[in-house]
Amino acid sequence: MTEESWGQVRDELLKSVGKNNFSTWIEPLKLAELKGGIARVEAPTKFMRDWVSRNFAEQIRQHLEKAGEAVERVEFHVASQRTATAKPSEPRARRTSRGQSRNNDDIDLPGAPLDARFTFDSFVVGKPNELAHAAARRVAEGGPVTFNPLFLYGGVGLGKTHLMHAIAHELQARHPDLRVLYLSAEQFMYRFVQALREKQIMDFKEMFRSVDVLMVDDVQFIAGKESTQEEFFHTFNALVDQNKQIVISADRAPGEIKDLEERIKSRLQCGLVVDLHPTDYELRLGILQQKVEFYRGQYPGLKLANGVLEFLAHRISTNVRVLEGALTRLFAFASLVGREITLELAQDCLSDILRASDRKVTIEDIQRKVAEHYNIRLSDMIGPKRVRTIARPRQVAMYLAKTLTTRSLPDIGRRFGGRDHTTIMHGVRKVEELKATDSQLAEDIDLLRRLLDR
Ligand SMILES: Nc1ncnc2c1ncn2[C@@H]1O[C@H](COP(=O)(O)OP(=O)(O)OP(=O)(O)O)[C@@H](O)[C@H]1O
Repeated sequence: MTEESWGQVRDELLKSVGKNNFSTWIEPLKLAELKGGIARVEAPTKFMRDWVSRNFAEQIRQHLEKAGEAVERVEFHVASQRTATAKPSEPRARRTSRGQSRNNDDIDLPGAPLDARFTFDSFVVGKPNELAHAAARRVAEGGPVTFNPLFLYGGVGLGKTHLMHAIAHELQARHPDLRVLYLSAEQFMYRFVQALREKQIMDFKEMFRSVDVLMVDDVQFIAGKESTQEEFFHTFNALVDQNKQIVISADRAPGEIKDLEERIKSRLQCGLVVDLHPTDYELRLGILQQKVEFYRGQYPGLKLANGVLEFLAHRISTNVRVLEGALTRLFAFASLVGREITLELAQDCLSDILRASDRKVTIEDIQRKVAEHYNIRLSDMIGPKRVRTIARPRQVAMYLAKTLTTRSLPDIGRRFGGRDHTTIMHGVRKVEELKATDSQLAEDIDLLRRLLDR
């Protein structure tokens, strides 16, 4: 099948699935092969592959048939490494390890695929993420580098990856000549190990130093991996020296990443460090309202009763991924049974998610339970007393707050009478150490954990 006829199929799909669906789901697809009645279609991500395969497979097959191809089955695969890069318009000459002259645009960037849905347009801004969003927007303008690196951190599913992809999309749209490389820290390590194995370390170094913007997601992954850290450190320094923008994300602040070399921590802290706070009710509601727009397109005619979104925003206060999952399930279920989405339906169909969210422990619960257990006053938990009979239970509560909630150390510090995050870190470490030798303390913690985590 020629490019031209795949083009015809796409034109037909544009008509049948609508502009929004087309640009989100169909446009990024590539027809890789058509042989023996099987069409092999490539999608840029696993998520898109699954979605397209579930929702558009039959339509694609039919349009292929209409275009004159005998197609029995359409198979979807994840494309092998599309990079998040565009070619520079004026390539600069560089020297390779072998001494030949080579252009930057000859150097293949091993970036991870970008999710087409993760754009600034689809990112809902609220109090908890407004600073992170503003910083990301600034970097995405692609002007002179004002802070380097931009370090985004926050708990699971709060939008770090979404913001990073949005930066990359925007940079590509505004400055197609920039070489933007986005990848996870795990992929960085994998590439590094591969380069070592294949004795191509100079090529690896050259490739990473040839980018204009480097974005590394989930950097906590390289903690404790010595040689990868070392290489990352050098790459980082080389790019900063050339005034190239770096964007990093992690699940916690640089200073809190265990087993990360001090010099890397301090380098990471040099730019702008911003956190994505846990969502609040308004933000969750905003996100739900935005996603509902999308689902209305997917399931036309499905009715949504008043108050359902408010109920979900109120009851599901964990991460956004869980919130999205709940909505996806709700719409899919309602469309299967052909019923309006009401509060009852939501309670029925999401009972497991709602139950899990109910179990969320707050720092206040922890302080109360620990105070009760050790028979001390709740006010002493946050007060200044340093006698051991009070300081130890307080440290136990700090430890439980760190392990049972997703709160950051500074946040925990604030709730313990405005203590510094280093005090909390010290308390957490102390309890970790003592637990190993003091069986009574270990038992206490076990019991408290069970009481709290019900
Ligand atoms: N403010 C937001 N507006 C719209 N969607 C959001 C927002 N925050 C998060 N999401 C959505 O929630 C999901 C999880 O977000 P994302 O993958 O970016 O989280 P993360 O912080 O990188 O999590 P992890 O730590 O697990 O890597 C994505 O589908 C993302 O689009």
